[in-house]
Amino acid sequence: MRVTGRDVVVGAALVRGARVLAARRSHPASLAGYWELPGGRVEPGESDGDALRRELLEELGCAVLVEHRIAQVELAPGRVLRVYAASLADPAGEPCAVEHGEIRWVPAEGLGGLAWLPADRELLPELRRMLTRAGAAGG
Ligand SMILES: Nc1nc2c([nH]c(=O)n2[C@H]2C[C@H](O)[C@@H](COP(=O)(O)OP(=O)(O)OP(=O)(O)O)O2)c(=O)[nH]1
Repeated sequence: MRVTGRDVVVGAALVRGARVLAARRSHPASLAGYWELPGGRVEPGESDGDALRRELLEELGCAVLVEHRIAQVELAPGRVLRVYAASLADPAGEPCAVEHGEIRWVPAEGLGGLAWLPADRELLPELRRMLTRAGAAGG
């Protein structure tokens, strides 16, 4: 089945050093308190990269460089979450929790301790591999 723009949510595995940025949702009530990767829905006519850059600017107040796709998981029939590796355009910049209750840089060993949204739990092995590689590369 073809997945149209309306059905795609993009998330960023925003990595700095050997940590990834996790964000705790504050809304809607049904999702509040759960951790996710920053991002959001792709609007009609937008590329995944455009959507991620827009969402992260809105949610974190900072510009990011979007890299390769690292995973895709199904959120519901016909609705997917695509996750891309990303980095801060300004490595010295500090993201702000503009829309989330809290944001946190999490190392590989800390990933399992957070209450992730269900779809994101499926991503944890890939996130761990990514952070382990980043650590081995001296990140
Ligand atoms: N951003 C994000 N959304 C996720 C993740 N995992 C997951 O199940 N979701 C779900 C939660 C929401 O139902 C949906 C994305 O909604 P959103 O509220 O972030 O999207 P948005 O900013 O475009 O907001 P809206 O226009 O729908 O209000 O995808 C994730 O890691 N990041």
